Amino acid sequence: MWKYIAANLLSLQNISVFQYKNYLGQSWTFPERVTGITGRNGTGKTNLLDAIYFLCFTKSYFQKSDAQLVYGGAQGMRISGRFVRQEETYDVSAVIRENGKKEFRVNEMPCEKMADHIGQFPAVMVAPDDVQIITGGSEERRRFMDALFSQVDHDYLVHLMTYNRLLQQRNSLLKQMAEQRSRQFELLSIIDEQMNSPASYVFEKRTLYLRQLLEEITTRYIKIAGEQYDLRMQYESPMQQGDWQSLLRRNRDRDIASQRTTSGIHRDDISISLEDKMFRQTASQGQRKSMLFAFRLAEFSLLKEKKGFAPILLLDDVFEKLDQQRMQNLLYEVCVLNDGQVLVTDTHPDRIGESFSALGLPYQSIETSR
Ligand SMILES: Nc1ncnc2c1ncn2[C@@H]1O[C@H](COP(=O)(O)OP(=O)(O)OP(=O)(O)O)[C@@H](O)[C@H]1O
Repeated sequence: MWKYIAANLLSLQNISVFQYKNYLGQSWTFPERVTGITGRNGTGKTNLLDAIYFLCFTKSYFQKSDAQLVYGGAQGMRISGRFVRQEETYDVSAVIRENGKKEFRVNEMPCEKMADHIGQFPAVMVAPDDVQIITGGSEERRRFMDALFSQVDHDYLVHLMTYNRLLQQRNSLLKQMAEQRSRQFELLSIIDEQMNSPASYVFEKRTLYLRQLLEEITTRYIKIAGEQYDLRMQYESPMQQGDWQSLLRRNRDRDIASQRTTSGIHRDDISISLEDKMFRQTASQGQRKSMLFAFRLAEFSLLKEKKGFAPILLLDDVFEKLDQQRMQNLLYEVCVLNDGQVLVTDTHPDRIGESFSALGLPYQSIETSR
C-alpha cells in the first residue's frame, strides 16, 4: 500500500503477468508514487507499461491484435493488478483464453461489456515515437479524441459504437443497392434517421471538449517548444455545415454512386497549422515531438479535471527523446505539480535516478532483465 493514499487518488499497487509478451510469469509492486523502470533494450520495459495500459483500456497501446500479447508459442495469457481509487480497492484481472476470447473481471465480477470498463481507471501513455497522431491521417486524430472522450464520458463511447455499427449497415446497404440495382430508399432513410441521434451527440461533445482541449494543447506547445508561434488548431467536421439529415440529403446521390457514406462524423479531423503552414507537412521532427507531448499533457489535464483525480501516467522512453532541461521540466510538471502515479522507462538507471533526486522525489526503481 502507498504510504500516502489520498482520498482523491488513483493508484496501481501491484501487477502480475502470466504468459504475457516476453514474460512467462512475473509480479511487481509499486510502493512509491513514482517508479523508474530501467533495463537494457528489449528487456520488456515498454511491455510492462503496456500491461498497465491493457488493464485500464482492455487493449494494448502498441499492438492491434490481442494474439500478439501472448508469450510466443503459449496458449492464452493473464494480467492482474490491484488499483486503489478514492480509497476503494479494485482487483482487476484480464484473461485471453486459449480460443482468443478476452475476459475482464473487477473484484471477481465479470465485465459484461468491455466498454463499461473504459474510463474506470484512466491512464495516459506517452510514447514519443508514436507521432502518428500528428503526422498520420485523420483517423489517428479521431482515435485520439475517441479514446480520451470515451474515458471522460461513457455515453460518448456508447453513441460512437452505435454510430459505427449503423455506418457499417449503411455502407453495406449502399453496396447492395449498387450491386443489385435496387432502390431501397426507404430502408436507407430509416438508417439515416437512426444515425441522427448518435451522430449529433458525438458532434456536440467533440465540439465542447475540443474547445477546451485545443486551447490547452496550444498553450502547452508554445511552452514546450519555448517560442511564440502562430499556432492554430481547429476542429473540422462536415456537421459544421448543417444538421445530420440535411448533410445526408445533400450527399445522397454521391453516396449511392460511390457505394459508401462519404460524409459524417467519421470524417472529422483536427487541423493544425503553424505560421500558416500545415503542421504535419512542414513541422520538423523536434516540433512534431513537442506537439505530441502537448497533446498528451493536455489529455492528462482534461482527464484530471473531469475525473477529479490524476490518471496514471506512463512515460515510455522519454529520456531518449528530450534534452535534459525539457525532461526536468516535464517531470516537474507531471510528478511535482501533480499528485498522480507516474511510471517512467529508461535504459540508464543513473540518469533516471539523478532526475528524480534533483526534484526531491522519492521513487522506486525496477530493473527488467532477460
Ligand atoms: N508475444 C511475445 N512473446 C515473446 N516475446 C515477445 C512478445 N512480444 C514482444 N516480445 C519481446 O519483448 C521484447 C521487447 O520488449 P519491450 O519493447 O518492452 O523492450 P524495452 O525494454 O522497452 O526495449 P527498448 O529499450 O528498446 O524500448 C522483445 O525482445 C520482443 O521479442
